[in-house]
Amino acid sequence: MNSAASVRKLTVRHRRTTALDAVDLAFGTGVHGLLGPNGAGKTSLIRVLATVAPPTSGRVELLGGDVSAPAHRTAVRRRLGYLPQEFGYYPGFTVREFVAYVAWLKEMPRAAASAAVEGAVARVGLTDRIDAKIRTLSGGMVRRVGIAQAIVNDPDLLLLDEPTAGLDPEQRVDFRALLRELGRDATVIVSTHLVEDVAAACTEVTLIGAGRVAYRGTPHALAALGEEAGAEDFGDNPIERGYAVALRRHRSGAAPTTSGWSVTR
Ligand SMILES: Nc1ncnc2c1ncn2[C@@H]1O[C@H](COP(=O)(O)OP(=O)(O)OP(=O)(O)O)[C@@H](O)[C@H]1O
Repeated sequence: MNSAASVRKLTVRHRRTTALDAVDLAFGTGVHGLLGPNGAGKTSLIRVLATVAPPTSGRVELLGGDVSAPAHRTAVRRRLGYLPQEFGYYPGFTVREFVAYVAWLKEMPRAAASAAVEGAVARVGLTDRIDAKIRTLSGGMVRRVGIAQAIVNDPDLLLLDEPTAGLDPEQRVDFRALLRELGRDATVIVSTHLVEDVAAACTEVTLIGAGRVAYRGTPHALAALGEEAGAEDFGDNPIERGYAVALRRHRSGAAPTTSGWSVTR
């Protein structure tokens, strides 16, 4: 299977902290949930995949080529979408102006851009606020503007760092439906702390623990792990319990648990 994104022996260090430690991973078409405790390395991975942070060492291949080559990196940036954990925007821009600005940064043809902007804003349910200044929107609406700018170019690789933070329950449900739709054709990687996001929208889960892959498998298989004997006290639902079991095994030094899917494809 061709992977839109793969990393081999990826190490990321921030001064003396090793955020990712020689990680091998590959992601193909579908929705991939990235789970892990605070500080596990999820954002560090997403930033490398978004080409905003260089790896300390290791190989990163995106959309068919090595991104250490500047020309390929530029080509990749036009075809990816990225919502950072802390998303910077211009509060004086309207929603339309801001999403159009990102379309321009991605060098989208001018003729296609204005319909793409309206389409992306409609997909996040903000059509009625498209000409409102971003500073007048609620926090959840601003998050939705962030999702709109990430999908305006119909990306082949979509990277979303905690996209559901700040969304109300109804918006989260709509957003998960959007994720499923996007994951039919694109490779979507979503970091989240909400196991409901994973259960409802993801085709595959990657659990990162202290800079390494602790688990890889389907949400169903992770839930099955949580049904095993002894896991009753670890969480409120099977996926939460599976998450706890996989992390404990990982911390005790076991090799990554995988079920059905291999760690590197
Ligand atoms: N700019 C930085 N300078 C120093 N250390 C950093 C920096 N960015 C991240 N780290 C450290 O690297 C490790 C991984 O952080 P990262 O943000 O990738 O984790 P995360 O899984 O995204 O966490 P969270 O769930 O809290 O967002 C942590 O120990 C963090 O403190």
